Amino acid sequence: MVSPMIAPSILSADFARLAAEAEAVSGADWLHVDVMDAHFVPNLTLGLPVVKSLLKATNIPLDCHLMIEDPARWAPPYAEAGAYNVTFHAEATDDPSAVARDIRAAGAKAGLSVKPGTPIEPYLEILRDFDTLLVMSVEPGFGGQSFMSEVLSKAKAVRALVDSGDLRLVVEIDGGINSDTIEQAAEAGIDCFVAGSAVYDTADPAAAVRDLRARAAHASHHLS
Ligand SMILES: O=C(CO)[C@H](O)[C@H](O)COP(=O)(O)O
Repeated sequence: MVSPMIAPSILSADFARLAAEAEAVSGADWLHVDVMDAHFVPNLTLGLPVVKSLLKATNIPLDCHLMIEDPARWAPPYAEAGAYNVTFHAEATDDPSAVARDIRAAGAKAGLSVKPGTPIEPYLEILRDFDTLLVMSVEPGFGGQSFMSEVLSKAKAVRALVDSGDLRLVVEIDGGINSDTIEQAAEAGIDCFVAGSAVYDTADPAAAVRDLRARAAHASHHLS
């Protein structure tokens, strides 16, 4: 396993101060950017122009999570712009591998995300086309929801494949991650933890990142 990575979600940040909010978590591994189109999910956030501005404002690799319809059309431009990781939803396309190919060809890592109710089994064969699997542990659309521990069985199944050497990818989780829930996610074999409210709804976001990473490392340590 890689050492635990923390990706603060700017969904919980102040959108009028994004450069400062990124700077506040400069010790984070990735900055998680939730792109929502008000169609795939019932919320609207930001798009490519804001991502391009963020790329100029921070050196933290951008982990763009596209909760949008038609990722075949909209995902590659995020890679071309310079996002580190471009993740889209399995439920939003009939051909996830083709979208992953285009993202990689445009220079980014490709991520596949699954909603809580989406089984992982139909996608196990194509995971080798991806660099990241993002397991949603809340219904996508809003921050501040409660962690759904039942999704951890998906993470465990994929972790087993990675540990057996059959697959090489980062297993990421998003939704309801905080100091109470991160340890059970780490024990399930998660590599990268997205946290929005647990980082930005605190007085000291940098300390929150350090605390979450330490808790995940402590729990992962018991696995090895
Ligand atoms: O993708 C998301 C919601 O769809 C967010 O990244 C996620 O909800 C983070 O917020 P929190 O950590 O507060 O649950």
